[in-house]
Order: sequence, then C-alpha cells, then structure tokens
Amino acid sequence: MTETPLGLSQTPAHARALPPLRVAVAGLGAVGLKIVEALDEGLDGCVLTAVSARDKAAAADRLSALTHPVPVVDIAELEPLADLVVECAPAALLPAIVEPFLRAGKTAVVLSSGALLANDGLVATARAHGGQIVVPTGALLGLDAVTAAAEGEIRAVRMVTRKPVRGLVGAPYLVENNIAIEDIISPLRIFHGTPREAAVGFPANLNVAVALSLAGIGPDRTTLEIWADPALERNTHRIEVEADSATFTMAIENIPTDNPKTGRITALSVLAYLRKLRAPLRVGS
Ligand SMILES: NC(=O)C1=CN([C@@H]2O[C@H](COP(=O)(O)OP(=O)(O)OC[C@H]3O[C@@H](n4cnc5c(N)ncnc54)[C@H](OP(=O)(O)O)[C@@H]3O)[C@@H](O)[C@H]2O)C=CC1
Ligand SMILES: O=C([O-])CC(=O)C(=O)O
Repeated sequence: MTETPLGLSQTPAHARALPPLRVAVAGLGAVGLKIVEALDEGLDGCVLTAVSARDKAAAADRLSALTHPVPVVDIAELEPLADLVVECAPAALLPAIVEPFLRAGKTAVVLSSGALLANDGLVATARAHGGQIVVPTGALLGLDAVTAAAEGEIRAVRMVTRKPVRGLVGAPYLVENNIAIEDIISPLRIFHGTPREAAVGFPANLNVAVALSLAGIGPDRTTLEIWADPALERNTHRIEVEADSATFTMAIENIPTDNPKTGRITALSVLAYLRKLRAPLRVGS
C-alpha cells in the first residue's frame, strides 16, 4: 500500500483492541484471489477466515502460498465462519452467497452488482434482519459524488463504456442479436439503453453501470452506451452527471487483469473499503 500523509497504513490502537472482522471470500478469480492474497499479507482490522471456490482442489493449489491457510468450503458453509462476505463469483450465484449473511444480520460486499436487479428481494431481507449489502465503487469512480448529488436532485446520468473486443465477446446480448464483433476494424456501438437492460444482456460486463444507477437515479433513468473498440487495451467508462448541486464528468481507463472483462482496480476498491471499516480517519464515503 502507498504510505499516506497521515500514516493510515499503520495499525491504529483501537483496531488492535477490537477483535478483527472475519472476512470470507466467495469466488477465487481475478477479483477474489487478489483480495485473498492481500488479506493474507495483512489488512488492518480484518482477518481472512474462509473462501469458497467451484473446484476445491484447484483452489487449494492456488492458495498454497498463503502464510495463513484458510478452509475452502461450499458457499452454504461460509456464513458461520465470517462476519462479512465478499461476493466475487459468477452473477448467478449472488443470492446463494449473500442471503445467508443478510439473514444473520451480517454484511455482504457485492461485486456482481448487476444481479441485484433480478434479486431485489435481498434488500428487503437485509432490512428485515439488520444486514447490509455493500456495492463498492469497484471498477468505477466517483460514486461518493453521485450519492451526494442524489441527496439533492439529479436530472440526468449518462454513461458511455468502451471495451476491447475480447472483453465483450460472448455476451448474451451479442449472441441473441447476432452481433459479430470479432473482426471489426473500427469502433462499433453495440448497445444503447439502460443499466437494467444491460444487466441482462451483458451480465459479466456492466456491473459498473448498475452500481452507478443505484447510486444515482436508478436503472431505468440512467442511459448507457456500450462500444466495442478494436484499438483499445483498457475498459474505459465516461460518466456525465447533471444535478441541481453540480455538473460533473468522470472518466476511468481500467487496466485489465488476467480476466479481460475485469479491471485491476476492482479488487483494490474492496480492499480500500475493508481498510476503512476500522480506520481512525475515513476519507470518502
Ligand atoms: N462491480 C464491479 O465493478 C465489477 C464486478 N465484476 C464482477 O465480479 C464478479 C467476479 O469477477 P472476476 O473475479 O473477474 O470473475 P472470474 O470469472 O475471474 O472469477 C469468478 C470465480 O468464481 C468461481 N466460481 C464459479 N462457481 C463457483 C461456485 N459454485 N462457488 C464458488 N466459486 C465459484 C470461478 O471458479 P472457476 O474459475 O473454477 O470457474 C472463478 O474463480 C463477476 O460477476 C464480475 O462480473 C467484475 C469487475 C468489476
Ligand atoms: O463492469 C464491470 O463489471 C467491469 C468493468 O467494466 C471494468 O473492469 O472496467
């Protein structure tokens, strides 16, 4: 971690006094493995206590270098082992991972945020049991500003996503609409609609658009364009917000992980969130 001006990377006294937050990670791909490795190296106030993976033998292999080994268990076995779960698995597994934690009044950090729209009963579950669903900023930026603007009136939120072809190939929307992008030689707009529609058509690509919509004016009023660009190496998102408090434009170019759909900053966003939970000074909301 970069040393901060106020020494935030040092373990604060009160974090040492509180029992560490027990963290489970569900899914050991591009996001999950990075989070697991960082927790194993040590993150103030948190301790990794369990992970879940599709192939337990392969997971044990991937985790063999950990200093503090943890059990690899089925999704259904995670909840008793942790206070908080980080969901970073395929979107279809979202309810199975998150619901037990919410029912126990615990926290679920959700990366497959697009799947929240088809599973919106989870919010009622969280409310009924005192649990909390956290959608981190993930591969995006500026959700603090969008939620602040939403305390006033937001008139419009527009997002334009441009991705390398390899990060989009195979998306259900492209398959269903016979849109071939493998051989394009110039940028092609492949989608214009809402985050709600994109969550169905691009379930592994546009979690960020749903997160933005949940922060602002919702998945039906936010507008979204998706472009496939053969010249791009990075997933790029440009966002414009018009509100009664401010007008702002934000842009991010995400360096991909081994998974071309997922930017490196995604896992770091979760680590930053976890670090803030027990920090004596919290910057950003
Ligand atoms: N909110 C945001 O900003 C972002 C969200 N995402 C989303 O986060 C999620 C994780 O992304 P990423 O890490 O890149 O995805 P990966 O595909 O790299 O990893 C997903 C992992 O989940 C594992 N998995 C599959 N089935 C199970 C199971 N039954 N139990 C436990 N684990 C299982 C897979 O195992 P195996 O490899 O063996 O199949 C794989 O290791 C995705 O839904 C992605 O769309 C991604 C980027 C940004
Ligand atoms: O939306 C996602 O799930 C991932 C994404 O665009 C990115 O990493 O830039």
